[in-house]
Amino acid sequence: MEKKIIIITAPSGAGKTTIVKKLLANMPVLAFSISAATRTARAGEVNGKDYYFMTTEEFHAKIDENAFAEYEMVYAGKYYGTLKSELERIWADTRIPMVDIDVKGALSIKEHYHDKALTIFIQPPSIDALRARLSDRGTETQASIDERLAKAQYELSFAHEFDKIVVNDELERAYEEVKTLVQDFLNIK
Ligand SMILES: Nc1nc2c(ncn2[C@@H]2O[C@H](COP(=O)(O)OP(=O)(O)O)[C@@H](O)[C@H]2O)c(=O)[nH]1
Ligand SMILES: Nc1ncnc2c1ncn2[C@@H]1O[C@H](COP(=O)(O)OP(=O)(O)O)[C@@H](O)[C@H]1O
Repeated sequence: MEKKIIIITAPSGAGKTTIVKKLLANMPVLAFSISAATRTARAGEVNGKDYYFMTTEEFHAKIDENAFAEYEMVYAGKYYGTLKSELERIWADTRIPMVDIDVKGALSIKEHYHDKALTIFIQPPSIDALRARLSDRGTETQASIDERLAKAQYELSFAHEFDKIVVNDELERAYEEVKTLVQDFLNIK
């Protein structure tokens, strides 16, 4: 099977995780690409399922081994990265990696995989909606919300660099749009 890859990116709080979880539940050919990260786990998150949680030292060792397809320092000094071994694990299982990463990481993967990769940018209807979603999610402190909103302004200016932009206004509509894009890219129904 061809080694394709689906990349979903968005400013934090736009609804990327929600849409990705729905896709994974409904399209068995897709497998979530578990990233390595040095942030602490949130309540309910499981090591080896949501992320491979690592210390900064462990992460640095992986960088030195050239183990990452891409990595970035995304927030508050925390590293996140896509392990090459994770993509290979999923392809070996004859499935397609679904990669949920930040805007810079998505652009570097696209540069590497070109037309083997479909990149979708999930756009929030407005910055006010983004603020409300981050606040309602209840996972972030005010400082963390402010940091994410400041970064969102910058990330939104890169939206046009991706293959497709989907506005996440109404969840069900946005999900259907993303699903159709993925099915078309993979030539499946
Ligand atoms: N570059 C890169 N970004 C990642 C990776 N994994 C996750 N991210 C991004 O890191 C950011 C923070 O993720 P997280 O801490 O889970 O917060 P959330 O997006 O607010 O739920 C999000 O934009 C993720 O898409 C990765 O492997 N590489
Ligand atoms: N279309 C939508 N309308 C309203 N709330 C939404 C919508 N999509 C997602 N949300 C909510 O917004 C919050 C952020 O979504 P999440 O998927 O965690 O974003 P991200 O992964 O991009 O940071 C969550 O509480 C989620 O339930």
